Amino acid sequence: MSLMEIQNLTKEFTVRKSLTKGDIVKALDEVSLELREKELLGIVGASGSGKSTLARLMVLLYRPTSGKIIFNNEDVSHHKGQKLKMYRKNIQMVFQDPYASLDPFHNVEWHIKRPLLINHYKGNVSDRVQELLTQVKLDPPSQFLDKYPHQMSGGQRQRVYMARALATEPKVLIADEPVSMLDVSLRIEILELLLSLRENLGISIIYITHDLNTVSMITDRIYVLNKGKVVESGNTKQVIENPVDEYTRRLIKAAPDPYKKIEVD
Ligand SMILES: Nc1ncnc2c1ncn2[C@@H]1O[C@H](COP(=O)(O)OP(=O)(O)OP(=O)(O)O)[C@@H](O)[C@H]1O
Repeated sequence: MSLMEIQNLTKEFTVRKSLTKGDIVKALDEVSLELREKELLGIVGASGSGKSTLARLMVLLYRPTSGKIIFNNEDVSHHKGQKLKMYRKNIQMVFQDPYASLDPFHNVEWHIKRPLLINHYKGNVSDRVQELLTQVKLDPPSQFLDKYPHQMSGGQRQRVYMARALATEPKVLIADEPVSMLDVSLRIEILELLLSLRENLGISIIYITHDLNTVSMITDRIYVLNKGKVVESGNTKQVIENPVDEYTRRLIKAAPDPYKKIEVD
């Protein structure tokens, strides 16, 4: 079943050259895609292909120039006020650099409690904080509650940020390059966490990356973006094993195989 549908989404930015002159940059050009329930969907493309613009449109940090975002059969593209607030509870985003998104002056407990208090959580807040930390495998939670961002590893900070995103019980989690700043060993752990969140919470996850290796490890379907357009989409395994589009072939060729031994003369 389709949970979200992006229909012919276009986003233009005006880059000002002077007070009167400006160039139009088309970051997204008539992009259409579907996100199904409990799906792990990959969005892949090189730098500048429009991935982050698409993510920001989906959480309505940007508004489309044209096209629609349909969530649960409702056009949410122009939601404002209370409707926007309700929509954002359902669709949360985690970014590449959790360090920049966490407040250095506050501990883990504060970060997780905040969305619960803002959204008037009805149950026991402390219990819920513990539950969220367990969901992201920061176990036992008591060891992390008092920690400040600088006292944790990059992987642990990313987990805290994910726990915070999960606090509103979203139906969709958008992860924009969530592992590109982490060491290889930590990357696998965070990718496994995404798989377990889908399994345990039944949420849909959009994994955005330029890295075809990691996308092939966890996603069911992918969309390949090039210069703001979808150039190829389908079952991840099929697309990677049998790419039709030339750009996809180039991306696959450019992705280093993490299991391949480096030959030295
Ligand atoms: N706020 C903005 N103002 C002007 N141009 C923008 C803006 N945001 C993005 N762009 C342009 O839109 C295009 C797509 O950018 P976007 O950041 O979405 O790509 P990306 O695939 O996420 O790249 P990266 O992986 O480097 O973040 C680029 O040409 C970029 O310069």
